[in-house]
Amino acid sequence: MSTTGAMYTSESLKAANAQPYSSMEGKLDPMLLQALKDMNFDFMTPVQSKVLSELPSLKSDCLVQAKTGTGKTTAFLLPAIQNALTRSPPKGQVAILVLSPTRELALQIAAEASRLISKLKRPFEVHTAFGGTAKATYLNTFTHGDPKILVATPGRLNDYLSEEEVRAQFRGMMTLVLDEADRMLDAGFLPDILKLLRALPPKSGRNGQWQGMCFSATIPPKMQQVLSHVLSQDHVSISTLDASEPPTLAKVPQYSVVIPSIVDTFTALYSLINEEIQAIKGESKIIVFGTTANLVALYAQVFERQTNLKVYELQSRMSQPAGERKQPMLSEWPTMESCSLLTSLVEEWIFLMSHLYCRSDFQPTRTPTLIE
Ligand SMILES: Nc1ncnc2c1ncn2[C@@H]1O[C@H](COP(=O)(O)OP(=O)(O)OP(=O)(O)O)[C@@H](O)[C@H]1O
Repeated sequence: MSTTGAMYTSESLKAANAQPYSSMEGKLDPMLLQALKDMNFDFMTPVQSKVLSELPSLKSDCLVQAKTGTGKTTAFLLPAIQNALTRSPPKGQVAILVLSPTRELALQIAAEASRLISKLKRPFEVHTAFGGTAKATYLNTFTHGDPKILVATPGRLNDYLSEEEVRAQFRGMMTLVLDEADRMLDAGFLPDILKLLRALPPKSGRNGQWQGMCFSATIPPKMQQVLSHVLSQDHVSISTLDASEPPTLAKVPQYSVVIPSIVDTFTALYSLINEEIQAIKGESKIIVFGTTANLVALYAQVFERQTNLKVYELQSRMSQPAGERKQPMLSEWPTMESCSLLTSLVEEWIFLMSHLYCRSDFQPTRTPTLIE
């Protein structure tokens, strides 16, 4: 689960006078309420409460601004599952499609969905589709199964949708969720999302209108291109962001250093890292982002050979599939002692952020950019 944002427990929600899930009797299936009880979800987090009470119907479209770690997965899964329970499409057809920016988030969402449906008399099959896995094996399970819920990253879903018989499995789609939509756009998925929206049934088609739900921490202008295909004109807009909370940018000291010649990059970076370590005095975890996988590989080698810093490398051209190396590293990160991580994989930084003491970008040929 998330390592950033607020962490909720039943006790903290009760103390905050949160709305109890028992108040959803009659609106949510008793078996869903039972599953929530077993998960110790007795009270709603703010985003769950707003979605469940402010939507005119659990089938309504919504645009929800919420940060990661606020319980938004449950907030979109509950209406979507309840909706699918009322008129589930025929065997083999997808009822709920969730798009996620990363494989890690897709796995979390699928796990949460499995817990929520665990008490249903006939639990739905939950499938995942993301890159870095054997497409043929997953696709075979998908086409021969009854994938009522599919959690997918946009690139791999487009691979699936290139096949006519797979496209047919989405004809009865009832809900489409875009989770962390801004991160999907940041990761360059806009063309993929627009392409897959063209392959999916139109918003209002022969099988009626599917429900569109979009969850995002920010709503950048380019997102409108996607929202106009996913949300109806009368969708509900919900925000759980605290307007008085300063943006991340205001909380992070930032500076740039101009290095006159590319040959000085290593020494400059090394002395910057050392300065930070001295300044922090104690445990330090430093993430260095590089622009390309090759550059990161080169610097990781130089750092390993020429310094006594503990260095971890994370980039997409590693000899082993990146995922295999990434997973243990990501789970060890919170408890690791002082170390530096060199990476070109920007999508991971959100997972590591809560344990980060210093971040450094080295981009010898580019103008400096700031964290937003
Ligand atoms: N109603 C609830 N009662 C108690 N705990 C909850 C509730 N909803 C969520 N949580 C817990 O809060 C934490 C954050 O939830 P979760 O990770 O689902 O949030 P999220 O916004 O979906 O984050 P992510 O973007 O990482 O998926 C988890 O530990 C989850 O178990």
